[in-house]
Amino acid sequence: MTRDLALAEVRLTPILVADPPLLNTQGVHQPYTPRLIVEVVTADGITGLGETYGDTRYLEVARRLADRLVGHRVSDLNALHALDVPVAADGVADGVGAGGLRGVQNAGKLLLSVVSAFEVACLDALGKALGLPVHALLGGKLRDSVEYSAYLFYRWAAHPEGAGGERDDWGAALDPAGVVAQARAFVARHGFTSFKLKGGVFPPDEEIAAVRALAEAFPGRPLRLDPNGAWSVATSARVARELADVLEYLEDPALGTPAMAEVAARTGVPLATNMCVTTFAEIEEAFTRGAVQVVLCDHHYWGGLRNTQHLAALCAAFGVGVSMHSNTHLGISLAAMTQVASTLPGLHHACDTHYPWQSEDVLTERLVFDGGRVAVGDAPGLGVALDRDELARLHRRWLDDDGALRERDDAAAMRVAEPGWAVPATPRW
Ligand SMILES: O=C([O-])C(=O)C[C@H](O)[C@@H](O)C(=O)[O-]
Ligand SMILES: [Mg+2]
Repeated sequence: MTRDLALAEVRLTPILVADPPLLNTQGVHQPYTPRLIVEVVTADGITGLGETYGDTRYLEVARRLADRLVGHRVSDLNALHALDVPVAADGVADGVGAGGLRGVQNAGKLLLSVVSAFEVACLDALGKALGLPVHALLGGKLRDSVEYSAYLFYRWAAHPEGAGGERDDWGAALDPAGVVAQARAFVARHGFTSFKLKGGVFPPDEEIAAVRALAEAFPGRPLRLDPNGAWSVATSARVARELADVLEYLEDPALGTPAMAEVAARTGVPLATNMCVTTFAEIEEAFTRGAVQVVLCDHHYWGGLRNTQHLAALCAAFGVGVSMHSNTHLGISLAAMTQVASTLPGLHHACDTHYPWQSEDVLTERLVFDGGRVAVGDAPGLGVALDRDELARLHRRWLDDDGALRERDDAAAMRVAEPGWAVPATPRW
């Protein structure tokens, strides 16, 4: 039977999802974070799902793209990158964004961050039309499950008085004992066997002590520390020296390729990044200077699952390793991350995911971690189904918001607790 794969409808649903008070170098996560759910519907009535950042600037570009997509065939993935969509550059200054900590912010990357959700949705629909999982459309899986690491955060037990939000049972983690207790909870709940600590929150010696405590509690397990560029070259080199025997890699200790290159020259600890190499244009300088040994791919801002494969191929050509970055995300993205991760030959590190921190999802069935791994589904498309009631409830929350939470702003969330807070200048230490 020949199917009509042309898109008849594109639906965009911005939502606010509950997010715990996770601390990073810029501030703290808001009680709710914006995400955008994309649905593409073919003329035959097949629906494909995608997910990306939900802040207004992404939503505006998504609306413009959605208008162009009606009539577009879900199999025309290359053409998604050729759509002529104007992207306003205002509010997208070069430099690290106020939320998200994922490197340079420019119009091209903004567009890719939106195109990625449409690409995933088209692949989901195409897979459903053909009766094939997304990984088959990407050339086929190389592994039956994908390993994730426990993404540890310093955090408060609850959002500050007056900020609202949902309570959870993780408790506070503000010192080495708290970090180890959180890691134990990750193991008990999801079976993770590798750990990443989000740093840049406390002075480096406190974070060194936390990583040491993890190494003692989980001997031999892969450990990572990521201060999001909060340290000077000298501090980065010192931390690398002090933790050299226990770190799998050190992630973005210092900000930008020149500083990372200097740190790399002073340590044998591999440096990873989701801040200085986040676009194809940044690869040449960083790789030729030896600034990074591992790049964290992320299909959202690299422009989709196929661009993620292109990135991995480039990394392989330069002998650079691949891992995976995440920002607060839901199950549609976790399914997409898992599908593409299963196809990457050079993926030798457990992927990051924020999913265990998300108590809410728009899927009828949550994805599960077994031994810290997510099974690579063989059901058609992404193999997930939308819970329309939950989508409507989270969209209602977005509609009811006065606009304050529709942009991720970790510094603004921090000011609820500390009114004088401003994003610290870097290097902070
Ligand atoms: O690896 C990273 O840099 C991240 O995951 C960035 C995120 O924005 C993280 O810092 C967070 O969720 O606060
Ligand atoms: Mg990082």
